[in-house]
Amino acid sequence: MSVSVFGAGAFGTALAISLAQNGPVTLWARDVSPLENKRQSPRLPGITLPDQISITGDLEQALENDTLLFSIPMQNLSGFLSRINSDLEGKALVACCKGVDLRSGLGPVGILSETKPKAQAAILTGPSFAADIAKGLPTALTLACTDDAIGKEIQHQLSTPSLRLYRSTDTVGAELGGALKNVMAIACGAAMGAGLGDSARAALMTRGFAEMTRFAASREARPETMAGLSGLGDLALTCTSDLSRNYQLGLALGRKEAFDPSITVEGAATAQAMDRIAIDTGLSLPICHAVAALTQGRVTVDDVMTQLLSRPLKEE
Ligand SMILES: NC(=O)c1ccc[n+]([C@@H]2O[C@H](COP(=O)([O-])OP(=O)(O)OC[C@H]3O[C@@H](n4cnc5c(N)ncnc54)[C@H](O)[C@@H]3O)[C@@H](O)[C@H]2O)c1
Ligand SMILES: O=P(O)(O)OC[C@H](O)CO
Repeated sequence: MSVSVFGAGAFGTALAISLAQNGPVTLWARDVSPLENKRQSPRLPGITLPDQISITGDLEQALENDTLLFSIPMQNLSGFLSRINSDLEGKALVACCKGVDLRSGLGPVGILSETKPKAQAAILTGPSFAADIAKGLPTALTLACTDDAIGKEIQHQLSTPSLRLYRSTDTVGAELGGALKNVMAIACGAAMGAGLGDSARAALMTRGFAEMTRFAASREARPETMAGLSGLGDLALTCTSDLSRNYQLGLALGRKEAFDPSITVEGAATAQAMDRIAIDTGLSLPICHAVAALTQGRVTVDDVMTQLLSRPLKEE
């Protein structure tokens, strides 16, 4: 089976580099010139693309392969797919992005399934920094696909000597874990940036996990998915590492510093999407609500902490 990766940012390029250990890979980019000139992605400086990777800006050519990985930021995924005229029947479409679409309230698998219903949608998600994958450092991810036989094929196709994929059929849980952990990472970064301490971060991670699990249950996701790589695993990485862009945005907010808006930070839009869902459904998602308000500049970190700490006392 042949593979294409769409989106030559940090993650798409890193996946292509890892997959090139297994055979030829097509990497589609919106702008091919920096990749062709230097054989490097501007988002992964210093890492040279192996010869097994063919770079193209030709969408039709890249769509010829059997397994198509989409590493386009969440809020642009739907628009990108609408440029593809074919129904992609018989192909495996693997979402490699994390978030909830603001317009539809859908996650990446939901967007793929709705836009291309004749193809098989799946998701690759879990704790992983692009630079680690590109350097061949050991990484474990979740590959979720509702059709387990196809999931098994994709799992084997996309596993490499340094990238170990665990399989699941719970696409809903897998996409929610990846989306919501980014919101919690912004909250943890904000707490740390404001000097609230490690105990506050541990509380936010734990209550954030409770919020993730509660929402996932309302969508009939499996609790063990939330406790796996795509949920707890990614929450642990993103809420504790300075390398996370979501955590970095939180740090900047907590320190009242500016943040470069060109950096991909999926958790900000996802917090807004989740806040809308909470209002529509009546579900209690206090940390998503707080992060939505904080990232839109409607409240300060001090306001958020006062709000969270003054809520009625309850059972754990
Ligand atoms: N960077 C990581 O460590 C990492 C790890 C795991 C998952 N992810 C996920 O991967 C996804 C992509 O993140 P990234 O780190 O690669 O971001 P990035 O900012 O490095 O790259 C995004 C890429 O998407 C392209 N792009 C943006 N809008 C597009 C559009 N409308 N059409 C076509 N191409 C478009 C950009 O040109 C760029 O190449 C995110 O959902 C992120 O959460 C990232
Ligand atoms: O840099 P972030 O915050 O987008 O996190 C990257 C990955 O999602 C970590 O698993």
